[in-house]
Amino acid sequence: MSLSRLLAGFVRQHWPAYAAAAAMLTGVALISIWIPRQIGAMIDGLAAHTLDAHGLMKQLGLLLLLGVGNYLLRARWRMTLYAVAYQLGVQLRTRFYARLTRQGPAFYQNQSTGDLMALATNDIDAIEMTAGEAMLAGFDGALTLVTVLGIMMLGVDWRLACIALLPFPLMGWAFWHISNHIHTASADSLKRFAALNGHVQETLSGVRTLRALGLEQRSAKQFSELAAHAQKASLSAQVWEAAYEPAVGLTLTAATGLTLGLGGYLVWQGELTIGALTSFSMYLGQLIWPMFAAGWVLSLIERGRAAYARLQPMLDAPLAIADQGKIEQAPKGDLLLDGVTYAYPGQAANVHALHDIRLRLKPGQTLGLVGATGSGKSTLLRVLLRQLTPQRGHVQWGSHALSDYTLRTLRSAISWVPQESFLFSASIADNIALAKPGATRAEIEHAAALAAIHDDILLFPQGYDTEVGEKGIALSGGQRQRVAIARALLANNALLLLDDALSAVDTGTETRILEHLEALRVAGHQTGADRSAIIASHRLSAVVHADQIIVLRDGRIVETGNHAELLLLDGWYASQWRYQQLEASIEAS
Ligand SMILES: Nc1ncnc2c1ncn2[C@@H]1O[C@H](COP(=O)(O)OP(=O)(O)OP(=O)(O)O)[C@@H](O)[C@H]1O
Repeated sequence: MSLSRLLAGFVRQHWPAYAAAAAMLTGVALISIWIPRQIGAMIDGLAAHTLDAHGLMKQLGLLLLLGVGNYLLRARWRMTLYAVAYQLGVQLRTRFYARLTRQGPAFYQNQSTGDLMALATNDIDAIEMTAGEAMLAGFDGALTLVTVLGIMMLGVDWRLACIALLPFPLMGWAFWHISNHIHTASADSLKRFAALNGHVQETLSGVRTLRALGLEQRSAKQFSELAAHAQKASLSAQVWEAAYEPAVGLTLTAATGLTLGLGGYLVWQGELTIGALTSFSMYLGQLIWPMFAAGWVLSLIERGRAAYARLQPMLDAPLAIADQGKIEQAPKGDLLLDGVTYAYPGQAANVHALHDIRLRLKPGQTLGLVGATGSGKSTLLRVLLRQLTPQRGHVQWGSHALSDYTLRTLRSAISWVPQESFLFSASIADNIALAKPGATRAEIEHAAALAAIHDDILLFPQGYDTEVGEKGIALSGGQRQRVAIARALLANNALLLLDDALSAVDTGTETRILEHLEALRVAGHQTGADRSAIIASHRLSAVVHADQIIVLRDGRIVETGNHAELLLLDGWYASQWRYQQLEASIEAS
């Protein structure tokens, strides 16, 4: 969809406001053409001694009234138009945000956060201005142009009007040329601003690493380079915008010269009064605004078009994960992976993050997922979350394929604790309750106790009400992980996925959490609500009690069994187990 179609649709949707604004503008235009006529008639009346002092006062009073009316209508129609234009910004931002929240990791892998933030702010501002500022100036300018030209032609002298219009085609050519340059410069300027935004976002996210590595100066230098590029790009757009003014000035000077020449001759010949020539000159002066408006509108439109050309692909980008499933009942039954194969975009043809994965997890069972770094553990969990769609193979939960469930159903059946747990700028209690809006404080505290974080929370300044995240206190990695686990346990979903989520807690705490998980599993089984878990971990102690453990290497299952069986197998698992036991005993001594 082009920007013009977007605007046309928006205007149709909000036509009452636009119609009201147009009606007020018409009033403004009528008053504006009335005033010079009135002044011209007054001059002629004074010159012919037909206007006495009383009549003059009356005419001046009328002029004052018209001026005030003009001001009020102008203010009101601006407000009406801006109020409606801001709604376009809200609509676009809401659409953009909704799209972003539905996109999957594959989409974000190709986008920079800074660029997306710039689109949501700067670019949408530019588009919003086309629905407000540009419409305002466009309407106003066009109406003024038509009425002024009409009155010049029909109300004063058509010969003067024709001669005055002679330089205008040249101005049209200059405008076309300038607006092309403004489009290119605006596109560049928006891109540069996005790059600057991206740098700030990345620097702020990694400010500690930056400081630790002593890279502040290098980062500041990069920032000032990007800022200089952004400044240069927006200056270039401004320079081209400034070129409208001389074009308007030259055109009007030429038009005034031509009309004064012909007008003087006509007055000399007695075919035109001085009052009429004065009115004509005033009308010519009134053309300054439509000319400037045209330049202003063109530059706003070009900026809006450049911004929409950046935004539209994001709005129309296909969802990385198709949500075409229909089933809304919670999945029940075995989770089955049959020949699941997945390669990330850009991976070499013979390299797979997952290759021919086959496994079955019964309700209530726990599966351990181990393997060296990069072996595919997280990828497997992301396939189950439907963040990634396998290129080959089949995933089934209960009697349906995973893709037959709606994403909402699936995600509300799974609790996932990722490797890097994220806390929002809110209290600890609110962060835990995210998984279950409306959870009572007792439920939150119970979940925190299961995640072995309750006692830590009580030590914080305001306990559960302590603010965390960007605006609050910083939690240690282990504390963050446990808050995230509490969040997942509060949801109490059928399947719990822990992606190395105990890596930052000590082994004692890890054991306590695992015992709690086991107790939950037993309690779930007794009440007929079986809870399964998949625990991906580097530390084998996290999966010792799992019903089934699989060892991944380069995306393939290379060993499978329970802890005892894998020790007997004497493969990677057994040697890793011995190594980690030795390491633990050295640490303990
Ligand atoms: N977004 C991605 N794009 C391209 N390749 C990726 C991406 N994410 C992971 N990979 C690759 O896929 C393979 C499996 O990665 P994965 O994160 O699943 O491993 P892992 O076993 O969870 O590793 P770790 O234990 O270090 O977290 C690795 O070779 C990794 O480099």
